[in-house]
Amino acid sequence: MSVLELDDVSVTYRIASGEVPAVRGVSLTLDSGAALGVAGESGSGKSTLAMALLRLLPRDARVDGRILLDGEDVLTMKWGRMRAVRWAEASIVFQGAQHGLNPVRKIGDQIAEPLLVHGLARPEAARKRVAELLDQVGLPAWRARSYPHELSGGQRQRVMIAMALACSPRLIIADEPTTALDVMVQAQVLTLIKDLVAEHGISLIMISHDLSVLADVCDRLAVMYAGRIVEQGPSGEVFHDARHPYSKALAAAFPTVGDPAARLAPRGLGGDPPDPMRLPTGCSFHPRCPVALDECATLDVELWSAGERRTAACVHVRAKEEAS
Ligand SMILES: Nc1ncnc2c1ncn2[C@@H]1O[C@H](COP(=O)(O)OP(=O)(O)OP(=O)(O)O)[C@@H](O)[C@H]1O
Repeated sequence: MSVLELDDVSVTYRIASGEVPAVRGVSLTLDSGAALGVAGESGSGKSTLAMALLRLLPRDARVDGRILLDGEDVLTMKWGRMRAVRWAEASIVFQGAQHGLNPVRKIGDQIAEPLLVHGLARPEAARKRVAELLDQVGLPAWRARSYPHELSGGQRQRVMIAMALACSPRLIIADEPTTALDVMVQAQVLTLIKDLVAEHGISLIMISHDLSVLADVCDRLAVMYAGRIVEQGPSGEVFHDARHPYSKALAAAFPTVGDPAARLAPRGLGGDPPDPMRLPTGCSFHPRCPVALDECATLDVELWSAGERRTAACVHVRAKEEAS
């Protein structure tokens, strides 16, 4: 049974100079209790996609397609229902926890808020639940009385995870949850997320530019380039034996979890990701692709089967599969 199903989802921002196609025709399925990693360089549309899932995008963003959360279409939900779904059924942990917490409110009050707002607990029960949640994320109960500035970056990210867990949602969306942390703390927070989702049977969508981090935590990976998924499949296979040249470059950029020597730009790839308002013709990746053929400049290959529950959008994959 799937918790989340995306069918041909596109997000377009309307700005003064025109339209920005940030996400283009994304389809994917997240099975109950499974963890899906969404990878890609900055600007590939990962955060836009994450925000679209809970309708958190600004008003100038238009979302097309279908986003089914437990079979219910998020895009056509009434606002009251949408508000009820947030936190209680699905919650988001954003990157850079310092921006997600209110600096003038105590940690405990902030963790309790979703419980109180959703009427899931009275103040006394919420206080007990806060202590339980702090314990689950590895923080002592007395931290409930601290303010965000009294905590380290890693501790603040733990608080954000506690908030996301508070209402026992079925789905957590973690957008670059460890990017702002140093390598040691990053590994601890990743282990925490991995253990908590497994223990509570929560489904997870984790977003990162670091394929090794995602491969470590998630069962499946989806690689995005210029707003599209260019490869999807089981984590180990995509990470160790990528079929799309872009995924190969991403995997080579981050050979091990949180490698401090790894660079942000995928190794061996020149240039930058394209401006979504000026996408190249054909395959969007062809100007940077080390194995591009002439036809890639005109032919926009759809996702092609690349094995069991694997797809990749590349003429080479298509040629190989056609030959076999
Ligand atoms: N509010 C907005 N208005 C117009 N364009 C936007 C807006 N937000 C994002 N974009 C554009 O949409 C594209 C996708 O951005 P998005 O932030 O989703 O990518 P990302 O992969 O999450 O990158 P990062 O890792 O840097 O957050 C980019 O070209 C970005 O400039």
